[in-house]
This record gives sequence, C-alpha cells and structure tokens, in this order.
Amino acid sequence: MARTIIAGNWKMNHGPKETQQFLSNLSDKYFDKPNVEAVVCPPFISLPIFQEKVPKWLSSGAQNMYFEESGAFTGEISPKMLADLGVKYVIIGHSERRGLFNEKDDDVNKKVRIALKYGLIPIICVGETENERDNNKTFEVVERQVKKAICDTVKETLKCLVFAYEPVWAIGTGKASSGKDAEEVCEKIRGVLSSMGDLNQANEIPILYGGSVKPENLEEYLSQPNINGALVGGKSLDANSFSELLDLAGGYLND
Ligand SMILES: O=C(CO)COP(=O)(O)O
Repeated sequence: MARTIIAGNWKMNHGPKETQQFLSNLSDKYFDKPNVEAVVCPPFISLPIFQEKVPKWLSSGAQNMYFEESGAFTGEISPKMLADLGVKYVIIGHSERRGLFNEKDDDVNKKVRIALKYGLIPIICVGETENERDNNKTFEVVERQVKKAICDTVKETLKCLVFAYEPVWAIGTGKASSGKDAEEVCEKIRGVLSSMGDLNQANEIPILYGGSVKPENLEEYLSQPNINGALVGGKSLDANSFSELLDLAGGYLND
C-alpha cells in the first residue's frame, strides 16, 4: 500500500520572509502523524531558509529544475544544487510549466531521469485540459504523459516515484473534480504503471490528486482506493489551512 502524502505547491508565492513567517506560524501546530507525510514546495529563492527552519516532520520539495547538471543555462537550477541543499522532492511537469513554459513530455522525461540520479523524488504531474476532457481524451492524454515521463527509467526506480493527477481545468478554479472521476483516472494511472513494472511496485507508488483541494473536500479524495493524498496549491499557502489538511488526513487515516 502506498504511503499518504499531503504536499503543498506554493507556486510563485512566499519569498524568504513569508516563508519564515509560515514556518513560525506552523511551529505552534506540531503535526505528528506517522501515517501522513507532509511536504511543502516553496519557490527556489525560499528553499535555503525553508531548509534551515523546517521542522523535522515536514519535507521540502522544489517546483521545477533543469535537466542538466551544470553549465551555461542562465537562470536555471540544477538537480545537483537541490540535492546539495537537502531537498527531498521535486515537482516535474506541472501543467503550468507545460502550458506557460512550453515544457514537453520529452523534457519531463529528462528531468525525471536526472532527478532519480541525484536521489530526488519526482512528483510527476499529469492531467488533461478541459478541451481534452470534453473530447473524451482524458485516459489517452494521461496514459501518454505517464508513459513518456518514465520511459527509459529502470524498473527498480519505479518505487521512487510519486504521481499527481491534476486535471488542468480544476487547478485554481474552485471547480474540483469529483472523487469518483479522479479515482477513475488514478486507477488508470496505476494500471499503466503496473503494465510498465509490476503490480506490487505500482501499488507502492503514491498517486495524489490536485486541483482545488480544500479541507471541505479532502476526504472525498482520500476515501478513494487509488488516491494516496493531495497536491495542494492555494490552501497550502496559509499555515492554518495547511495544518488543517494535515490533521484531516491524519485523522481520517487513523479512523
Ligand atoms: O496546481 C495545483 C497544485 O500543484 C493545484 O492548485 P490549487 O489547489 O490552487 O487548485
């Protein structure tokens, strides 16, 4: 059974000062639920202060990185730099990177492979646009994205991956997917993973749902057999709502 993860993606929010504020607000809310892993992915510039002040129970992630180790790539951050800083996770292929920065499946694949080389755990984002959903292309799109993201990775590394199913139309819109619809797609993702590795390995891979997750709808996702947590944007920015999500996940799993 895959572990449960509640991960916050801050996107382009919270510089170093706000990051410090977030962590000091959070420190009064000690969260100790061994069954839920809590992760926050701040912007690059806030990662050093985050690493310095983060409580032991919270893990860090980056929101992106480049697929080369070093060199003349002005403005980019390498996997080695993230690993040196002690960052644990890296979000790869978020739909905002794909849509706004023209990131292709092939770039996603290169990033996944080099992240694994440096011991970073990729959180690979997949998901269809509204137009693709309306044209019944959801499964086809998601299957392609999953397969391309991990092609040429060794079978043994499958267990080091995390996936996030984030339907593009549900991100930041308040129009969350229903638990049932998200489950169907996550089940499909697990099926694809199982066909590329084996069922046992596929069952160990956390598959998160992302898109307008909030305390009021979290349980709808956690109660699905193939959804192992959430990748949260807006509601991860505030220490209160983020802790509320963690408490709900911890409480739900303990019941
Ligand atoms: O894109 C997301 C997380 O990566 C989801 O964002 P929201 O939770 O703000 O919809």
